[in-house]
Amino acid sequence: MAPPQGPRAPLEFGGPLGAAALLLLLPATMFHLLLAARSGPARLLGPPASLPGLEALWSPRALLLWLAWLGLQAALYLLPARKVAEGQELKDKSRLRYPINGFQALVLTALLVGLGVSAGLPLGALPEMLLPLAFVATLTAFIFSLFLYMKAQVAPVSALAPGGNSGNPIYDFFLGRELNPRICFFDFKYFCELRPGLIGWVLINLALLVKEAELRGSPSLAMWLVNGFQLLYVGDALWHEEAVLTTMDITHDGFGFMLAFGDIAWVPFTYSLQAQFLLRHPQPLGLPMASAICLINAIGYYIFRGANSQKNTFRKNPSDPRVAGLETISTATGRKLLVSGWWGMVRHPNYLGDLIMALAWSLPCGVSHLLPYFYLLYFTALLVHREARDERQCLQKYGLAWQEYCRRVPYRIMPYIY
Ligand SMILES: NC(=O)C1=CN([C@@H]2O[C@H](COP(=O)(O)OP(=O)(O)OC[C@H]3O[C@@H](n4cnc5c(N)ncnc54)[C@H](OP(=O)(O)O)[C@@H]3O)[C@@H](O)[C@H]2O)C=CC1
Ligand SMILES: CC(C)=CCC[C@@H](C)[C@H]1CC=C2C3=C(CC[C@@]21C)[C@@]1(C)CC[C@H](O)C(C)(C)[C@@H]1CC3
Repeated sequence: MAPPQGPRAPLEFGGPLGAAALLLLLPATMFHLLLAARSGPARLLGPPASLPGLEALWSPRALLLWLAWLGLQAALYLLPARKVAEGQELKDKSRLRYPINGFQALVLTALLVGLGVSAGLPLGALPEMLLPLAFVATLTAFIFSLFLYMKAQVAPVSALAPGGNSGNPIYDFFLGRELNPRICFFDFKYFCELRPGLIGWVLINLALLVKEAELRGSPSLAMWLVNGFQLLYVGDALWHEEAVLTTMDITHDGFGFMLAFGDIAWVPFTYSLQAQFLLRHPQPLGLPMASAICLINAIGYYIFRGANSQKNTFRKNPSDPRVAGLETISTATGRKLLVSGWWGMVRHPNYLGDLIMALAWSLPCGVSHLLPYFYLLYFTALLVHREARDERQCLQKYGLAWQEYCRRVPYRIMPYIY
């Protein structure tokens, strides 16, 4: 079976060596952040105050809880959906079908957690279990990625991703070989991208808020803001679930360790870092500052949602009255590119909005520590790298039309800066 990517195709993420380094570095960074957030000095750089023994990492209770969580989210995924959407056209000209019931899963999870808490479920005990939970999530990601790697051995060539099939096992294990691994209607990548990790993230945030209320009588304003902003972000992602079908993760990247670990471990345990930090390092926050931070988040959200919705509306139906008046460039593929509206301001206005929101999530944590700004730093690096990958793919797809777009819209993410 010939690999769809020739041996001389450019490898991403520094090739096999880079992939091997990331296999170790990503989990190590996640545990470093978890330990730093609970330590007094809360240092982002430098070694953690103390290293945990295996007994702090391994807990059968955490394993059971984690498996129950995955099982619950899988069951909610399988419930009847209000809509079934079609994905992008695949190499063999077929389209996969996806249930649109993510927001329903969020609401049902909230109801179940509410019922559990009123029946005596100790939600405030969850923050103490973050370390063993992150450990089992990491183990699950490794085992699951191994399963995905094996499953791809028997997949038809047309089901393989454009990257992730170099022939080097470490590189392919990391990037992922199969584009849309499924068993019947259950799509593993689509499920993982939006359910256990994203909903788990807001549940961890909520548990940290509850724990803070137990410790100090009531949650702090900073904790409310972080919870509110991130709940808006997750609620928005699930409300606009269909839009994820056009992201590069679904249409281009294979499903391997990078996305499996990213979705189920990295997102819930590192994206909740600000709330973890606030639990152990309370920060005073006055109303004027809180209002300014809310304004920053609102501006970021406005740009993020406006840009994403404009592109999705345009891709679904270019004659939709909301986008029909926008200027476009025709490409040889028959698809057009927007050159006015949000997409005429910079080439990735949605990244700009996302980054502004990331800043608003860190500001409630004050400026005494660098740790709560980790997300902003990591996210800037991720989006700059992602933007470069997307540019390469668009240049390949659209050729001269893409060059014309770059000439007319010269800035990538930040007007006049980058
Ligand atoms: N919180 C997090 O950790 C992360 C969040 N994100 C967010 O996810 C969202 C999706 O990001 P991502 O999938 O990277 O990329 P985009 O949603 O920006 O999609 C890029 C694609 O859009 C199309 N496109 C580009 N320019 C134009 C144009 N001018 N007119 C019309 N179509 C255009 C091209 O695809 P085509 O032409 O084929 O349609 C291109 O490949 C973003 O808001 C991002 O911020 C992303 C990563 C991580
Ligand atoms: C460092 C590391 C482990 C990298 C893996 C990256 C993943 C964590 C991210 C890749 C793309 C993502 C997206 C979202 C979450 C993070 C990951 C999985 C996303 C679901 C967040 C909510 C947004 O509204 C979104 C749906 C647009 C977004 C899609 C991409």
